[in-house]
Amino acid sequence: MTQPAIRYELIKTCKQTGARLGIVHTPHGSFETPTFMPVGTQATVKAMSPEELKEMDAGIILSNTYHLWLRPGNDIVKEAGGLHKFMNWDRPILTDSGGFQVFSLSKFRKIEEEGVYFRNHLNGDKLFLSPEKAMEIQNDLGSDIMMAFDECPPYPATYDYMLQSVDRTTRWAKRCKEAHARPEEQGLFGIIQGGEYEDLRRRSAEALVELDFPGYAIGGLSVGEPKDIMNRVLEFTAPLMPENKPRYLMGVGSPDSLIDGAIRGIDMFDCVLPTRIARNGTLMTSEGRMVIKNAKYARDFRPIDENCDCYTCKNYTRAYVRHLLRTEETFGLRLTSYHNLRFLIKLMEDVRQAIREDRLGDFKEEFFEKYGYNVP
Ligand SMILES: O=c1[nH]cnc2cc3nc(NCCN4CCOCC4)[nH]c3cc12
Ligand SMILES: [Zn+2]
Repeated sequence: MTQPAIRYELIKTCKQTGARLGIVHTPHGSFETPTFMPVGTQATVKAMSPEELKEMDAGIILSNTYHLWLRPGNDIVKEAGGLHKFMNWDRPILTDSGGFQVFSLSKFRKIEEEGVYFRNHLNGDKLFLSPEKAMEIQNDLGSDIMMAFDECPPYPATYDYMLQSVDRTTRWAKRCKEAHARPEEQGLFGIIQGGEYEDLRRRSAEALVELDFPGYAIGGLSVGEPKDIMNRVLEFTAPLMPENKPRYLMGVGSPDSLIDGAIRGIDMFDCVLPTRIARNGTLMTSEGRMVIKNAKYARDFRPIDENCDCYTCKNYTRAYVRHLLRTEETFGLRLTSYHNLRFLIKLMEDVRQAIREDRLGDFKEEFFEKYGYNVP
């Protein structure tokens, strides 16, 4: 029996919450969980070098099937020796399947049983993506963790629409598994759908668990629903996911959601938020969000965050970063991106330590109090 590409090791569960400390083992190394995964959609985490990502302790990064299929083309990445070689990143890579991008980027789209017909968001050309095509692209990219091709339904969606969508996503997941060329080298995660409907989340989870994937994601969230709906869905969906496999919440990346997700048993998170808001000068700090272009920082020669250990905070001041952002200097984007990513990676380190000490509930209260979220 060949070793599966992905193995989850549960280290301990927090006595105060449902959080768990774990390690995910992959062909390109292991990473501790709960973890935040920086997003490198087009084979680069925008403005960051692989050396800087290692320096800030990024354990795993994301890249995107849909975007790399369009540019430069999965054939070119394959000829380069795969995504790890192409982007000079030798740690784990997870690729999303492209389903979400079809629904979020393409206006015209037609969902059929065999797949989705839509338009290239760059030039309007007609395109078709299917479970088999999504698996072929991810096989060429050579990611350590591939995501099954699914439908991320619009929010809100009717119960009837959601029921049809869940069952089609399950059929597509089965086709992905059948098209999976190298299961000993690449893991394939199923994506649980079902919206806010508890019975449909159960229906989706049970059908996917039956297909025995090495890991599972919760999809269909962070699509505009209120945070209390997300938390409620997590509360009844996480326990349906196998305890001995990684649980990945897709598209979630604000500090409060990461902590609330970990408390409910989530192990992996990703979001473009930290790097996207960094590029317009919004910084995550231990005292809350900071809009660095604000005039009040013009003569403020303190670090962005006195409690941050990152390259930006150790070497530059608020006044300098503000100046770079206002003059649209590229170096400014690098400094703000570096800080926001390190902030979330460090937050996950602190969450893991709180789990070791069985005090993640207390940690949440302390963090929310300082960050300015009103703890409910
Ligand atoms: O069901 C899903 N299936 C496959 N991929 C996904 C990716 C997803 N990403 C989000 N949310 C991302 C929301 N971002 C917040 C920050 O600004 C950009 C969008 N929700 C997602 C759901 C799915
Ligand atoms: Zn910093």
